[in-house]
Amino acid sequence: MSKNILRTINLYKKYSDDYVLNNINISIKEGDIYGLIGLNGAGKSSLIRLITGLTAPTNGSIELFDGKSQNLSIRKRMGAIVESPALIPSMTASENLEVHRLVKGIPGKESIKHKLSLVGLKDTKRKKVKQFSLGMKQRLGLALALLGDPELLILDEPTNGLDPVGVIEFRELIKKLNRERGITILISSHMLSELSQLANRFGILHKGRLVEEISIKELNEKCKQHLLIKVDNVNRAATILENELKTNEFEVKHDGTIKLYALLDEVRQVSQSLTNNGLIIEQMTPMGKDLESYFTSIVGSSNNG
Ligand SMILES: Nc1ncnc2c1ncn2[C@@H]1O[C@H](COP(=O)(O)OP(=O)(O)OP(=O)(O)O)[C@@H](O)[C@H]1O
Repeated sequence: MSKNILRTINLYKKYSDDYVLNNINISIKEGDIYGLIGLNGAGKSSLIRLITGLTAPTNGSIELFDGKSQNLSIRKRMGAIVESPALIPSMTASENLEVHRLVKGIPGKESIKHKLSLVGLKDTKRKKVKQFSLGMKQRLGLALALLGDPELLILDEPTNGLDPVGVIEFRELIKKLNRERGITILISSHMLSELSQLANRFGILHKGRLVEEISIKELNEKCKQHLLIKVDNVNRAATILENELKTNEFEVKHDGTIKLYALLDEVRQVSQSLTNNGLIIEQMTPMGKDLESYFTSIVGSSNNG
């Protein structure tokens, strides 16, 4: 079992009289790309600010790197882009990195070239940051966050404002950092569909509460199009699906229902075969959603909570 890189325990944050985070318990495992999803105002940035130590929790605690310590040295093992990265427009990419390195007291000037190359900015040479596109600025922000060789990288809505190509490039870069350098990543967004192409686990926040923590496998399972079938004899139905309808693309669930992933356009044929064989159909419902509708249904159903 992989170790926890980050765990929040009964975390609360209150501003004035309002709780913006309510009893948040999330866990991020080593090697995860963890997607934090929520509508505007859900509390994503507030949670990230607590994790990065920019603000303190009203209640609860945060465990980092499988330990309870929250001192400064442990936070050196994380890098973050929270809000827009603080870039100096009149300087080049490598000058920006050098200033940041000195301010943070990170040793090793030679690592700057390497970080620029890692984020695909090594050819920008004398070009000043004020001439950079938004995508290039985000890459430079990433290089800043990577300077201390973090084990955990935290990115708050990093693709905001990027064009579609920029979003894809940024996503590929994040995947590469995770895959090749083993960096664990926490990334927030208000779009589940966007993060679903990147993250392996998700925390869905709504109105300051964690409404669901789910893996990509579970998510795909929930969203996969299928026909939910309930009959009076499930074993017989399975035999009919195999022998008469010639499909084995179905699962018999513990609750006695069948999830049929094939023949979705042949509902009438399926029901006829089952009834012709004397079965009573109690339910036959098309199920499955695209990710964004799933997200809407989750946050919609907790709207009154
Ligand atoms: N410093 C603060 N003082 C008072 N209220 C705050 C403060 N920071 C955040 N909030 C409130 O906390 C709630 C959650 O905001 P937060 O920025 O964490 O959400 P978010 O999910 O990151 O949204 P967005 O995607 O719009 O940034 C909002 O109602 C916001 O007004």
